[in-house]
Amino acid sequence: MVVVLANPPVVDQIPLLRSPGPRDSFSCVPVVDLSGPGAARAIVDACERFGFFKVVNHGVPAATMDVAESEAVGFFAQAQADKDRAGPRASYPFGYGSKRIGLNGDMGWLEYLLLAVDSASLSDACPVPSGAAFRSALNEYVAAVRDVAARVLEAMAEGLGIADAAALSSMVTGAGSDQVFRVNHYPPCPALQGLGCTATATGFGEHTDPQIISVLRSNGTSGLQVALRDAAQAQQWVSVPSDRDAFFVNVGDSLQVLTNGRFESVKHRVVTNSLKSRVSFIYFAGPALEQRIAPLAQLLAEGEESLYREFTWGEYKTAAYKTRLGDNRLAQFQRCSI
Ligand SMILES: C=C1C[C@]23C[C@@]1(O)CC[C@H]2[C@@]12CC[C@H](O)[C@@](C)(C(=O)O1)[C@H]2[C@@H]3C(=O)O
Ligand SMILES: O=C(O)CCC(=O)C(=O)O
Ligand SMILES: [Fe+2]
Repeated sequence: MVVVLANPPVVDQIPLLRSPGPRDSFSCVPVVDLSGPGAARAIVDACERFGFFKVVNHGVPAATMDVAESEAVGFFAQAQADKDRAGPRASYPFGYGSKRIGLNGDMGWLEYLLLAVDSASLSDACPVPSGAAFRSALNEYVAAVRDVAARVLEAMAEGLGIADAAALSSMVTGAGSDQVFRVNHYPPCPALQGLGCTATATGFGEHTDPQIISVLRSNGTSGLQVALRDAAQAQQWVSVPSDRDAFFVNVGDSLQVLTNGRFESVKHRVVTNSLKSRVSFIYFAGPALEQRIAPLAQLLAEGEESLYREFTWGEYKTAAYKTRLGDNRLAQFQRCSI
């Protein structure tokens, strides 16, 4: 829902949104105790219902998250010219970015670091962040969150009744797996000041994540919203209450295909407000570029056919990165009969 305002220059290309009222809070977001006996079942249930859940009891020390967060706050507090020097180079797409998301004209009220991950740490080819303390804090965080992603996918495979417990997790931990890490900073939006506490601007526009799963952690500032479907399939945006001690997991497009639509990738977005900064870390767990993305045989009932034509993660990624953020990226891979 776009509210037309007197064209403030700083946000002239960033849509302003009506904020959802308090009744639109996703207060019953499914919570998975990752160390508990019911994790496998709870994950599958949450993925079937919402494509989204919160993970607690994950074993990642609070200090790992806190140190990474305070280093990130320090990075973004630098002078603009210093941050711009960390921007992407022509030959290398990763680094610092501000307001522009991707290459196809999407804008948001945020700044970010988009970083490549090799195995369990930031890729050596990734020149930013260059500060040793920040880099080592992020490396510690990435190793921990990668482990959480693998444990979530192992429990998911168990819950789905797949005999090979590593069928999903090995896709995102195996050689050549394609991991991306993103640090987002949503500063308070000055153009919203004086417009009332419900006024918000688009921080990160609505989209689904293309990978298998994404694992998100933020500071205590809310802003993440997910689209839920009611019984009549009508879409409703709800705010996810922030929880700096938990991780949130999104089902991505690739997992939708691997489960032949049993799980659907969750549409989500971030809105910013006029008062508080949001800092988030998102680990995008993808497979190797040559990995075939097709429904797992164990998940197909007898005679059930794939809803999608075959593709590799590399093909999907290339196609996805040509789309706008809000596009339905899977549509071009859906079989015509549906
Ligand atoms: C507009 C875009 C940004 C994005 C690449 C894309 O063309 C479409 C997918 C976008 C997305 C969403 C999830 C992740 O934040 C991301 C890193 C990804 O893998 O796909 C971003 C891409 C990006 O920021 O470059
Ligand atoms: O910053 C957030 O909380 C979520 C951002 C997001 O969805 C993304 O980077 O893909
Ligand atoms: Fe996302």
